[in-house]
Amino acid sequence: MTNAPLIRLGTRRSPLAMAQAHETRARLCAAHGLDESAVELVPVVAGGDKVQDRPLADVGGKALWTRELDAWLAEGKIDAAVHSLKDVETIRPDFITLAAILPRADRRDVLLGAASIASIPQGARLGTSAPRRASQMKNLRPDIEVVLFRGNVATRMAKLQAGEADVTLLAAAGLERLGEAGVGSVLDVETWLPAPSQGAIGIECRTEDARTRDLLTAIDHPRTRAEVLAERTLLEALGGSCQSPIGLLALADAERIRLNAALFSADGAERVDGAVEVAPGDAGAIAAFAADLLARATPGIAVLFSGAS
Ligand SMILES: NCc1[nH]cc(CCC(=O)O)c1CC(=O)O
Repeated sequence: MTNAPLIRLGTRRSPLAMAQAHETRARLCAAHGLDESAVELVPVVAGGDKVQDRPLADVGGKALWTRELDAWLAEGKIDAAVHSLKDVETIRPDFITLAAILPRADRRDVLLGAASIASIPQGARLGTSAPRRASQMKNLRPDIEVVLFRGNVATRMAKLQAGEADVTLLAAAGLERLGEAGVGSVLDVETWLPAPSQGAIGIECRTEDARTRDLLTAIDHPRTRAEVLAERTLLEALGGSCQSPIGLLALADAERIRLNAALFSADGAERVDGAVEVAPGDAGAIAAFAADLLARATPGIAVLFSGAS
């Protein structure tokens, strides 16, 4: 007779999502002294995976990456769901709790196809579908043309190889998790801001499911949680989403969290920068920082950020 698994972990099916699910399983097994068979991986097809030919911002409807996993959680088909937190909306249903955030991987972006932003040839084509990457590049290099690049990490690398663009940008964390660490040029956070939550894996469960929550609490990483929650609180206070042209970086030590932010207009011509230091959990200070950024926003930026509603 086989034993029922202790916990069923829902995940998307992409190679990156599966790698993140395997990392989660390994951490759960190590924390609780479990055999691999105690943690069952349950792959689910997410809505965003079905659309490959349009920018996600145009597909409409929110929760492109979370809807299916949320439904499976609600129906009890899985006990927990593993996500790239970068792709998860800041406002989540009450029945769901973000029970664990794993230690953050490299949060920086990697440039493929050129050694640095300065050395990209004049008028080159950047393949990306991320408004943050497109607008930040146009801000630094107005001569560069942006072409639509969708699909998973391997697809985008293949499109670059095939010459559909001259350069592309990918998350170092994703490349690392896929065994591709070392390709391209890592962009320093002083010159290039990553996305809110980039490099962080979050595991959600049903709020009422105390047993699963306890299992997950053991693999939570408090410093990553402090940084990621600060970034997500700021994103929410700005009325932004994972499709907003915003670069964000929180760095936490034991007492303080330093936040750097840059907001862009869609064409990259406008930019507002800000930095602040807050105490962990001080949502009021983050809201004040958001209000300051919005007060300084030029028209092309203001139109993209609605502020907290
Ligand atoms: N938008 C897709 C996505 N979501 C999370 C990652 C990478 C892993 C991470 O940031 O945690 C990626 C790929 C990329 O942006 O290159």
